[in-house]
Amino acid sequence: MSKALQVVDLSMKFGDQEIFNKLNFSLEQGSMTALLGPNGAGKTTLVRILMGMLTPTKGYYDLADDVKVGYVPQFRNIDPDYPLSIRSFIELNTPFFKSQKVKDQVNHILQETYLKGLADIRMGEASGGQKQRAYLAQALLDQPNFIILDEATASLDPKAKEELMNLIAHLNEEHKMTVLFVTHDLALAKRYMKDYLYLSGGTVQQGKMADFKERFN
Ligand SMILES: Nc1ncnc2c1ncn2[C@@H]1O[C@H](COP(=O)(O)OP(=O)(O)OP(=O)(O)O)[C@@H](O)[C@H]1O
Repeated sequence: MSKALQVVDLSMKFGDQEIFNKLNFSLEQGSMTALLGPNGAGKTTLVRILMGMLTPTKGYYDLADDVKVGYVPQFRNIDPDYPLSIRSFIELNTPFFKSQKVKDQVNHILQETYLKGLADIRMGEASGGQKQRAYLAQALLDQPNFIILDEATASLDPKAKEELMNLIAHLNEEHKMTVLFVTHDLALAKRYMKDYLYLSGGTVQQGKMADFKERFN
């Protein structure tokens, strides 16, 4: 298997506050990894560095040439009056005049994320699970082969969590999607992720999810 991501001696400080120091790890293409660790350990900071939104203090990371990263944030409190339909929300980053190809892609992704029959309802009136799937669909429109989910299940009920995780598992199995899943939900991570990265005290440990020790958290 080839590497999708290699992180080398990655260090981050905010002013005098050291978040992590010399992280080294790699992720294989098609791997499913939970990024775990206590509050404030630097998980989101690491993700923001990998997304190119923050510059590390030292070190670097390498994404393989054919890797395209998509990012799925936790859905925020969308106002009940928010006017865009699920379809329009997914299409937000596409040109105003859409080619048939884009329209076909949107329809395909709506189908894949179980939103086809819901495409015309407003985001404001969609359930949490539907909103979160719309965020996933928006990220998929860019055709990534590596997705980072930052606490994407945190505000979902158990059924919506399972639906989202089944979708992630499907993307991994059918499309060889590499997955990095930031979460505090150990039970969910154990059920769906194969590997873990545990960030704590400025360092990272990596291993098989089945071997993850609860005492870490
Ligand atoms: N832009 C910033 N400027 C200064 N400090 C920051 C900035 N972003 C994050 N921090 C600090 O860095 C530390 C790590 O934050 P981060 O959000 O990465 O942790 P986390 O592991 O994602 O936490 P949580 O599990 O609570 O989401 C925290 O102490 C936070 O206050």
